[in-house]
Amino acid sequence: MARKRTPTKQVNDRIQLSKENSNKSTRETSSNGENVKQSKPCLKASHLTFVTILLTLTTAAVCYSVYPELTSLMDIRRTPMPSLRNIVDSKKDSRVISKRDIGEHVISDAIQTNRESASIPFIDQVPNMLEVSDEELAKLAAKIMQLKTRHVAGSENVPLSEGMDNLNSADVKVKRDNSVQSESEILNDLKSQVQISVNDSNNDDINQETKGQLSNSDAVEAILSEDGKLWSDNSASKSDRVDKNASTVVSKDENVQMQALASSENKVYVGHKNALLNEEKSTKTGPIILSADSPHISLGFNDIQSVSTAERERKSTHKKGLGSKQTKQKEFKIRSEEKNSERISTKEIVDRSQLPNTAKENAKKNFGKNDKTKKQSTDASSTLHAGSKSSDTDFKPSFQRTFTPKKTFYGGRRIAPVELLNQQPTNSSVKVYLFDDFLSQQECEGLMNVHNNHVRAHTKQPILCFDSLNTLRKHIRDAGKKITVTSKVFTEGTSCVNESFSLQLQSWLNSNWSYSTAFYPGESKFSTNVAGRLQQSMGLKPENGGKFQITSYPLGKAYKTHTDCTIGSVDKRDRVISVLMYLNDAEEGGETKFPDLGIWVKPKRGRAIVWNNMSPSGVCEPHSRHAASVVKKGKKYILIRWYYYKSFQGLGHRPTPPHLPVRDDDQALVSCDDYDNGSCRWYDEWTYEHLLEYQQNKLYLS
Ligand SMILES: O=C(O)CCC(=O)C(=O)O
Ligand SMILES: [Fe+2]
Repeated sequence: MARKRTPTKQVNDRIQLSKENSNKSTRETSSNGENVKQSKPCLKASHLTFVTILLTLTTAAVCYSVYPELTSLMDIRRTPMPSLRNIVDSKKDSRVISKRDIGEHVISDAIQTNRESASIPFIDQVPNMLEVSDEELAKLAAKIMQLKTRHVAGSENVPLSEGMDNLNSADVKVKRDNSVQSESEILNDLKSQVQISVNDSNNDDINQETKGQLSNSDAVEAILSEDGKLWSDNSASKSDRVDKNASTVVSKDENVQMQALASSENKVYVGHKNALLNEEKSTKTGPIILSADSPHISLGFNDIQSVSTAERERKSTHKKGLGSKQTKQKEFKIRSEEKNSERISTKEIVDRSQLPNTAKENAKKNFGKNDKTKKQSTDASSTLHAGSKSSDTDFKPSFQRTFTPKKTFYGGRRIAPVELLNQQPTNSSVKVYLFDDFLSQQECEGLMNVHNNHVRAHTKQPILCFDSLNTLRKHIRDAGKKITVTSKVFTEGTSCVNESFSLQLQSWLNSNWSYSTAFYPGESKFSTNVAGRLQQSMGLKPENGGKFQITSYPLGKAYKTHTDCTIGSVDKRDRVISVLMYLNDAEEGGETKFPDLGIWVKPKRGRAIVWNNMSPSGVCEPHSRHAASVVKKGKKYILIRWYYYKSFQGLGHRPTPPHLPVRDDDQALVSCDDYDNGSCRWYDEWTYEHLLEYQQNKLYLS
């Protein structure tokens, strides 16, 4: 009998951006006011004292009302950073802080604290040096000024000292010569940023989606004036900011989607081309100001968090859920994420997209039949597929055999790769890169919601599957039960036990497993969008990417040390490259560890890591092995995508484990492996059939 599943716990461990404090300036003023009253009884004691105090307070009050900026200076004086304080003090008239100012500050701070290099938190064995680039300095300038101006205006509760403290904690290797560049060079710096194409994809769909995302951004923080100064502009409403008389389009490149233009008020706007040039659109969406828009301005690994970012983030557009439409699954084969017990010769690779309809139908019908049948069917149709022959020469440069990390801008965020250096020398080709802020807070929360909804929607008793009889026995033994099981407990022709035994096992095994749900390329706006971003920043071809898998790990769960490819295999359907994106900060534990490389990465919301599992010649690299360590506090959510050496669809099925039984729409399965931690994982994901069906019927799900 079907049994209602207990709904998965609501996510409660999302990162909280620093809460905005109440306005310090206001508090300070009112406290001064109280002091005036309290000091009255003392007036009799000394006229002189009275006059002095009164004069001082009156002057302060007048100064405050006439020059509200003074209140921010009061705050500045409380900060423990003399060098930056001096900079700000010296600039109090102009309300502009230049790159040079910040450069000087960063340098003097580094000199004072005798620092030239950074240790990277969480990966502290990695002696990775980071440099403050021109644009980072420019962003810092904008950021400081933004904090300052907001503080002055009193319209936002951003305590200036908070920004300062964050700056103070930045660990950097200072690029000294940057500090002496003239302020006017900021303009050039930002112009050169503008030249960065936000989308160089040839794929029209992806361009479309990326445009949509960009023009929806309403992030505007600072404005760069033509004389090379950065201005924080919190007075104008966003819709006021695009000037239809704007004249200068900075980028000359027709293909560049991000453009900047100088408005008649002598300000430079940076944003999506359409948003800037089309008045109607722009008033709706507002431009993106690239210079100071990053929600997290990264200086090394110490983020300066914009405390206003949390407010700006809008409701998730993913709330309805990706892949919310469930297609009937008559026969289900798990797409192996863990062990692949059988390998299919690459001769069998069939590019189903190139098959005539009837052949497609047959391929679909034959899917799930026994291997013999399938082999015959695929062999028969493989003559239709030009690329079905397998040899090492298949690993041509035009295929996805490596990745190219590069800096890019997306949705106003700067997404820049940092190579994580191996600590142990290995003779492997494996490289790991890290990108912070790859996903926005909104996307992360949307994906976690989608995942939780998927899990919750599967109310029927899941079917439990094991990679072998011995694994099943081990699980029973570990649960302290003394029963003997034989292969008869498996549903015939499958690796799964029946529903009633599944229910029994579930109670024994405590059902505290990790959960995986998946969606496919093109299945949602998000998948198309993020595929484009992965292409821009990592050089990963969208069509070579497989499913997007979201996994949550509850407290105490981990994932065994494994490779994403199969060691010893040269199967071209293996996973060449993995991209792992963290959707939240696991409060404690949950690090991804590469034991052979001496690298471990702490989960952080929006962070992505990418690495190659296979060598460029197509051999699975044992040194790519990695593990998820135990979640010690909170819960961990990730999104993972694997890339294959050529079109995912063209590769056909990856090798599959033994067949799985028919499942109902609302029935998940739990797949248990033989390993130490977190050995069972719940899956409700779509299958390769869904992808075919989706592509054939053009099902767009959101
Ligand atoms: O959760 C992690 O940190 C690693 C996950 C992983 O390696 C996988 O799912 O293949
Ligand atoms: Fe993995």
